[in-house]
Formats: sequence, C-alpha cells, structure tokens
Amino acid sequence: MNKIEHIGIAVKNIESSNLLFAKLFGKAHYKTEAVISEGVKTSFFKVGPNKIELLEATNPESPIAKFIEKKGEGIHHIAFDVEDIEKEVKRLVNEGFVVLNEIPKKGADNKLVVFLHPKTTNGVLIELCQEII
Ligand SMILES: C[C@@H](C(=O)O)C(=O)SCCNC(=O)CCNC(=O)[C@H](O)C(C)(C)COP(=O)(O)OP(=O)(O)OC[C@H]1O[C@@H](n2cnc3c(N)ncnc32)[C@H](O)[C@@H]1OP(=O)(O)O
Ligand SMILES: [Co+2]
Repeated sequence: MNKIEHIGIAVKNIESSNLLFAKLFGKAHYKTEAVISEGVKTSFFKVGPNKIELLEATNPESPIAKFIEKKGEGIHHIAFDVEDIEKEVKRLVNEGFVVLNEIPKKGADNKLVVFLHPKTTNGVLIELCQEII
C-alpha cells in the first residue's frame, strides 16, 4: 500500500458543501463526477499533495445515504493508492480482512476500487485504488 489517495467525506448537499470546502481550502473543487453504481455524486479538491472527495447520495440505497442516516455527515472512508489491486486484495484476504468486492470495480477519477469492511478494520472503511492507465 502506498500513499493516501483520498479521504472521502459524506455530505447531504454537494452544492452547498462545495462552497463550504472552497471557503475552507481557499480554492474551488476541480472536478465533479457521478458514479451510478455507487449511488453517489462526487467532487474533488486538491489541497497540497492531498485529495478530498465529497460524496452525496443519489438514492436512498446508496452507502452514503445509509451512513448519513446512522452517523450523520463526516469522514466516510480513507482510500489508499496501490500499484496492483488484485495482488493487494489477495494479500489482505490472506491476512483475514473482509473484502466487500473481490473483483475491482470502476470508481471515480479513473480508478479501479475495492472496499474493506469496516468491521475488520477497527471501524474505518478502507478503499483501495489503482489508477487505470
Ligand atoms: C466513488 C468511489 C471512489 O472514491 O472512487 C467511492 O468512494 S464510493 C463510496 C461509497 N461506496 C461504498 O462505501 C462501498 C462500500 N461500502 C459498503 O458496501 C457499505 O457501506 C458497508 C461498509 C458494507 C456498510 O453498509 P451497511 O451499513 O448497509 O452495512 P451493515 O449494516 O452491515 O453495517 C455494518 C456496520 O458498519 C458501519 N458502517 C457503515 N458504513 C461505515 C463507514 N463508512 N465507516 C465506518 N463504519 C461504517 C455501520 O454503522 C454498521 O455498524 P454497527 O453494526 O456498529 O451499527
Ligand atoms: Co472514495
């Protein structure tokens, strides 16, 4: 596992949160993207070398809708950059982690992604990301 790729923050309204985080960071988001399969609208900010992903649910079954219902807005996941996602998944399964999707799926910002269940990672939802070249 390499560096943190992004931190995901669940928000109720991405338009108003875009304005709020633009005020906080002193610059606007650089991209928005809907990921239909995850039921989310996303926007991305660059803060120095770091990337922040805002996520709004687009339907009530979305993981973001369920998360906000239970816990409210806030940090939803931490994503890590990996070079070979399939190899990393195998390694983590061997270590006993519960992988939510063993077959990598298409995420936002040109990435293949895999999630680990927060129950096996001390309550932190972890996303693995491999850049699609
Ligand atoms: C676009 C993409 C990208 O970057 O490219 C994204 O990020 S998409 C980001 C959105 N997509 C995803 O998150 C996909 C992976 N996530 C999922 O499959 C789901 O959200 C689960 C993580 C399995 C949780 O679903 P759900 O709450 O329905 O399951 P569950 O009832 O089994 O919940 C199990 C426990 O996990 C907790 N839980 C749920 N979401 C959590 C989160 N984000 N961080 C920490 N804990 C979390 C619940 O409160 C519950 O705790 P208690 O039992 O203590 O009450
Ligand atoms: Co993410």
